[in-house]
Amino acid sequence: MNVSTKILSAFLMMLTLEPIHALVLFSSLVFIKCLQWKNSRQLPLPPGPRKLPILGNLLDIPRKGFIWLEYGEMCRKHNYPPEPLGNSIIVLDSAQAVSDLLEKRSSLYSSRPSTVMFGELMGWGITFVLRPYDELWKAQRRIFTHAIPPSDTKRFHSKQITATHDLLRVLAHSDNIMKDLHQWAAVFIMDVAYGIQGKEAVSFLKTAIEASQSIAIAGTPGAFLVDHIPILKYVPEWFPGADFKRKAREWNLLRVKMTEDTFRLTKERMAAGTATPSLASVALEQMDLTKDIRQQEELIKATSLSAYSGSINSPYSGRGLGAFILAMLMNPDVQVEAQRELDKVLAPGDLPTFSLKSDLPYISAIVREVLRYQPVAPVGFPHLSTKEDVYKGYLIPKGSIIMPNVWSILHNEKDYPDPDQFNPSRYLDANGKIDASVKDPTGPAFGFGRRACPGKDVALASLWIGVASILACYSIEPEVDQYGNLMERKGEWYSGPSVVNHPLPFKCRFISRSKEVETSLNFVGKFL
Ligand code: HEM
Repeated sequence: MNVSTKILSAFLMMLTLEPIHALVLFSSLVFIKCLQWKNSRQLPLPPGPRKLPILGNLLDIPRKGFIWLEYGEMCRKHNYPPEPLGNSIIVLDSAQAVSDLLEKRSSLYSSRPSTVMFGELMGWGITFVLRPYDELWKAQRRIFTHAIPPSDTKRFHSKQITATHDLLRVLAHSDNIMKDLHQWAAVFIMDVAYGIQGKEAVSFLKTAIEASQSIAIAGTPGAFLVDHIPILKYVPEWFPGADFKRKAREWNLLRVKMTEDTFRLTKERMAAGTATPSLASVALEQMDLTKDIRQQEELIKATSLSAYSGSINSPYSGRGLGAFILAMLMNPDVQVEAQRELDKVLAPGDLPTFSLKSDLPYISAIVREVLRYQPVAPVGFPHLSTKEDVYKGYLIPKGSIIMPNVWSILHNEKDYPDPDQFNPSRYLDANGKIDASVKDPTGPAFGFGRRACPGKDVALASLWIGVASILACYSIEPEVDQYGNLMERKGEWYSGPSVVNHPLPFKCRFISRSKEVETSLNFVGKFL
């Protein structure tokens, strides 16, 4: 209820009182409300760059380079403990501020900013990743967690093992690791979301990958002026400078194709009795037949698309594994240590299984360090405040965009000494077991409060089995030049502008560690 509705309802209540009592009560209420309103207006806004008339802080939004570093730098420059920056975009640069606002006050901070380009013009606003904190968001999130319950982590284990063995075959002959990982992961997620596998999944790939690229571009804050000046959405496509309208139309077509073709195939498979379990098929089976079927199907369609799009652009899109492979190339000692641990528990020719997890703490530590060292979503996903709030004496206006600077949280010296070193041992105690006193970076890496990633368990399990299996099967070595000399170990990171962090294409060799594994997976690898 806003101030005017509260005053109106108090006024209606007062119609039942004596006129003089009603007048006193009414005046007191108005007085108190005015006082509260004045007080909150008198509070300072969070520190940040000076705002320009009309444009506000539009020109301060980092548009190139690693935006998480830029935001962190701006927060340090404005030098204040809660680390908010500006008032239309508030950057939370510490774990404390994120926990205080996005978690403890999550009822106020669980919405999403509406993006005209991405949400409206490209049509992605139907997915719950982007929905405001409303009934449709709740309904889709419920469908997701019923179909993929966090308590039932084993549901996708067999799909994850099969997909990982496929990946091992792909890596044996890959000459473009990042591209192959991206495609392989898109196929796997299609299986989880729709139960579409193998060659059939590959036939959907082109659309899915193009759509994921458009998401990465349009999802970057400040990428399109229309997000800041929404009236521009009415500009016709032919108008000079309105190229964004053409892009939006083409990108929207990709979304429609991606949504409809996949969902139709799952339904056909179910009708023929050949569907394998997936988010879409389980949710369709769980429908309440006494309620509106069409409406429920539309919700399931949007939920499956959310899962697909939420993950295809995430680390799981192969970027997490890409970051891992690059980290192994750059840190051969870590690789050797991990292989020592694997060789202790695996017989020759065996590949890891989930049942070995408690025997492989160093592998679990590598997964944590990959997600910390180069988080894939270094500025998280933006949240939106739905009510005016006060934090540490600052006013946080309703409608502020809240950006958690995950990078700063996961690179702070206090929790992670020497944060720019890739060092999985930081998570282990003196006995080589996971040390519970070291902060688990998978919390911040997967988001906060009510919007935290619902695919976290699927993603973590997939990363774990991927890391364990790749290291069991291969040594990751530098490329050799035409004269047979080892090339320099090197890798670079995409410098944006983007909210997604990933390595640029890099070269390495996957050297097979075991003839027995090759035979069991039926591929011929490269040996030194
Ligand atoms: C390593 C892999 C992944 C990482 C690091 C990751 C990270 C994230 C992050 C940071 C968010 C935003 C949370 C927030 O707003 O605070 C998110 C949201 C989401 N993720 Fe993931 N994700 C991963 C994999 C997946 C997978 C495999 C799926 C689906 C099976 C998935 C589905 C989603 C969905 C649907 C949302 C939107 C939640 C909402 O807005 O309520 N993610 N993820």
